[in-house]
Amino acid sequence: MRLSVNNLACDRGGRRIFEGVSFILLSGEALVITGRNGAGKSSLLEMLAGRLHPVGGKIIWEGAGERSLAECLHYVGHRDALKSALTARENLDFARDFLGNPALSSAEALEAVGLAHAARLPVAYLSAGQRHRVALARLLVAHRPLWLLDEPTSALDAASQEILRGLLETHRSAGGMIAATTHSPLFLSQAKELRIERSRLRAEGDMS
Ligand SMILES: Nc1ncnc2c1ncn2[C@@H]1O[C@H](COP(=O)(O)OP(=O)(O)OP(=O)(O)O)[C@@H](O)[C@H]1O
Repeated sequence: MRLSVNNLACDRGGRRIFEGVSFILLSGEALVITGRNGAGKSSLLEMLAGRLHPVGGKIIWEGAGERSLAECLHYVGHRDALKSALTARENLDFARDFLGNPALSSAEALEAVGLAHAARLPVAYLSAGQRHRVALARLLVAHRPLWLLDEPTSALDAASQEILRGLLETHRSAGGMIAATTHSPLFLSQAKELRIERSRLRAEGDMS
């Protein structure tokens, strides 16, 4: 599979946020998107997720047969999109049914993010980091090749960051693709980096 982004431009609130963003992401690759606050990192992910329309440029998705880009991605944004009144497990059961292509069971996914003990608690009772881990567990209940992650380490302690890193590397080694925004190193092996600067963009080499 191949995601090609050519010369993308983004306007928000009538202002040009970025332009000239280009990169290619292949199966097994990770792209780390960096840049200062307000540079447009989340906006770029929202465009890839189909939530925001580019004002210029193209997003081309190839190699997935009949499946559209939207059908092939998971998006985990700043809002965790969890239902507070439901338990962690119920939230994952819902996602698993809704997304199709089932992968791990909800119980297995919660165990993978170290939250087996919290499966029966309403999400409203969980800490910020625990909620975020439930949101990340959604990645594991349905097979989708492209993971779009907006600051995936936010609110995670060191042990949870290490668990996340393992999940990301496992996904890549199975041919999955990752595009993640971050303000702190993700320590992914041989990741590509895209640094967004307002209307001035610099693509750098590999980052480890
Ligand atoms: N709904 C909106 N309407 C108008 N402007 C917006 C909207 N959402 C975001 N913006 C603006 O777009 C710019 C880019 O925001 P974005 O959230 O993409 O930046 P970011 O690089 O992810 O920032 P951060 O590092 O702080 O998360 C900011 O100047 C922001 O104020």
